[in-house]
Amino acid sequence: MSEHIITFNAGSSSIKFALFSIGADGLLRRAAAGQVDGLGAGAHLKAKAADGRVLHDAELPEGDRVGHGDALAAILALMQAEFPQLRFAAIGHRVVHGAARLSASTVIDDAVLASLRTLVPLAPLHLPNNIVGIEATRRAFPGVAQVACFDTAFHRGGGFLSEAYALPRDYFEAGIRRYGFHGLSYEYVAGRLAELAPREAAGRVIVAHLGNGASMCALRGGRSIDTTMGFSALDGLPMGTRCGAIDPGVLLHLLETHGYDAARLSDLLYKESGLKGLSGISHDMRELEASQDPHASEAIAYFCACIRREAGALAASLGGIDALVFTGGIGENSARVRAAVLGGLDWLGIEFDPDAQPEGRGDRVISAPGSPASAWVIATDEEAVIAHHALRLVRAGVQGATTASIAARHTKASLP
Ligand SMILES: Nc1ncnc2c1ncn2[C@@H]1O[C@H](COP(=O)(O)OP(=O)(O)O)[C@@H](O)[C@H]1O
Ligand SMILES: CC(=O)OP(=O)(O)O
Ligand SMILES: [Mg+2]
Repeated sequence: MSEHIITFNAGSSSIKFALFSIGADGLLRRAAAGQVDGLGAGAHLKAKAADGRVLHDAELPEGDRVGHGDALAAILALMQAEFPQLRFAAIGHRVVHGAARLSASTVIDDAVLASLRTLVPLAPLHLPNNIVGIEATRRAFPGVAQVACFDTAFHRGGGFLSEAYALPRDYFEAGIRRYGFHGLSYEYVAGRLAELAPREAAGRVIVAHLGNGASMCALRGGRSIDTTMGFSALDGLPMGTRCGAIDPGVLLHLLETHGYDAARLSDLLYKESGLKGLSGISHDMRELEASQDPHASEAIAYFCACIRREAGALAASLGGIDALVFTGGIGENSARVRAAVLGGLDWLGIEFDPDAQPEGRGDRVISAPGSPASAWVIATDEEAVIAHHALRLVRAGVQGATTASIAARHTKASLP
């Protein structure tokens, strides 16, 4: 009987999942995938088998009251009903923040879970949902290895110059560092580009992960050397509801002269800003593209200008670029955003003809033939990366060793 790995990727209002079977050859094959979205406001479960058969496409009972734990239970129940032979080798979770102490994928034990709880203030939109998911699957499958795969891990190892803020050095020792996010997506894209364009992938590449959360990463030889997000998933590009880079003087001003407290500031920065705040209409790119309101087009133009500016900064970090890749829900689907970004990047050597932008889906090159630097669309697959890490860890049986090394890496210093 074959074993399976299921992966969960919990966002602020959705959970994406994928079920993989482990073949006799040891390779992972996707058996099903889907998502619950609209959590908190009419949760809807969609799932498809790998052959395209729709397994479910309906609102969950009492949809308004469905939280992340309930959604996860509904996904597991559906998978168990559809695949009665289900036997899990591991359950993999995307965990958005691992900070300094959790710097590689790991099997989750009580110590790891306790560490994650201390990190909640660093990623308030994501980590509480990640933890609820882990707790729910631990209860449902007590004997099965649970694996955490961190968004931050891919960016680790750059050293002081790439990770420090220009604060007194004690703050770095206490973990106030640039961590970077969307690492599972960048890891997937780096591997996929190496299959599609090995010469470029071995060189200087910028990846723009443009989803509800958005960031960009500079890769040299497939490794992250710079990225737009930092300590939290707020920095860099504006996003669906997050502000992106902002002068910290604005925050001091709001605290000191407008009576804001931390909770009000957090709501402003995480939930009321970005495309939603700029447009006053929606956080969702599809709705903004469909709108005739000038504030919608202004929000899109602002987003694209920020992407162009960050592309220039990352190209400077790399000393030029060989390829630029778009991924994430917006990057993969919005020809308008891609055209607005690439239309202003010819100086980087990307020759782009918006009229010739190939239609359709699938991973593809979108720059002109012979362009000195190429541009690509690659559909990201964080689930495949999670499943790969989970399988690697359970096969290696490294639970004890990984936990011990995490404990040894605990940052010891506290803030001055
Ligand atoms: N066809 C499309 N055209 C433009 N934007 C799209 C399209 N499909 C999805 N998007 C946008 O992608 C974003 C969601 O991206 P996604 O990567 O799924 O987000 P996340 O994983 O961070 O929740 C939304 O802004 C959505 O409007
Ligand atoms: C880190 C982050 O922003 O994640 P997401 O894009 O899933 O919101
Ligand atoms: Mg995402």
